[in-house]
Amino acid sequence: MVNIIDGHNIADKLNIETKNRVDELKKKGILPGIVVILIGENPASVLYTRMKQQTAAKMGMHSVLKKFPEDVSQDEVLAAIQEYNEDPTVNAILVQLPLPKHLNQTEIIEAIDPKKDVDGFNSSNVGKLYNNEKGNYPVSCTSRGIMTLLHAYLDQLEGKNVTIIGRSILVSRPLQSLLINENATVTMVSLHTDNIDYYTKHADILVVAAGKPNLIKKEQVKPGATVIDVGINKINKHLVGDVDFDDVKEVAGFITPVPGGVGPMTIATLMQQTVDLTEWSLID
Ligand SMILES: Nc1nc2c(c(=O)[nH]1)N[C@@H](CN(C=O)c1ccc(C(=O)N[C@@H](CCC(=O)O)C(=O)O)cc1)CN2
Repeated sequence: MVNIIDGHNIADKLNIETKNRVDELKKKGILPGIVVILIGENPASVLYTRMKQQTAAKMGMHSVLKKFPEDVSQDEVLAAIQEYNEDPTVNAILVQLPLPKHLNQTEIIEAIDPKKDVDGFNSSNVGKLYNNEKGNYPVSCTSRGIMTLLHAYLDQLEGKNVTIIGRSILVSRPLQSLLINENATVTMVSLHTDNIDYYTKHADILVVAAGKPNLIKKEQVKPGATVIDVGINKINKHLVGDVDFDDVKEVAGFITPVPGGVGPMTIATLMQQTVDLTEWSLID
């Protein structure tokens, strides 16, 4: 009997904890602040930034949406980031991805003060995660959100065979580090991998972040495995993941739906990490 991993439920619980932390900070006269930078009008990015604004408002945080037109220059974006780096009312800065093609994503991410880099994409924070450094630093919100889901449903990750399909800096690579740091055995594969089924069938935990709708079928999954679907694909106005949910749920032990699985954890973790950055700024 399959267990559906309920991302909304875990995200709601996390949001309650985060809201309580915001309330405690407010009692001390401290208001966590987040700036989301949106460039252009990509409909998915517009939706996600709106969801971020709404959740931050529910948390009672100070939240700013800074919009730029599609043809904004690199220098204008860098100048805005510099301004927010120096603004004491801002604890967290996020640049919504993907960016228009003419912009240099690496330079923009590197311009964010690592202590305000709420996405954890800045190389200084990526390096700390890679090196399994102890201490306080942000990590990719989706990856940390997946770890929260796994911890909520599984007893332990140590010794588990994990296969991740995908190589992105947003999710797959930071997730690989988070899992290795918890003593899981992680295999990274991609759509270029020969005999990909060999790796998927040996996985106790299969994470699919390939960006290909309904890629994974039940024949490719080990019976009883935990399947985490990171894909969000729009087909005929419907959202589907990278996993054929109805097919794979017949063999999986645990599985995330799309929508309602990993997605809600990204924003709940963003709120959690905004409060983390605010608290860390008081002690560092
Ligand atoms: N700077 C960043 N850019 C992007 C990130 C990121 O973490 N940082 N991740 C994604 C998009 N994303 C957040 O930005 C995001 C994606 C999906 C969801 C979500 O809740 N999805 C719902 C469905 C929503 C819908 O389309 O109706 C779900 O899966 O249930 C939240 C955030 C790329 N860019």
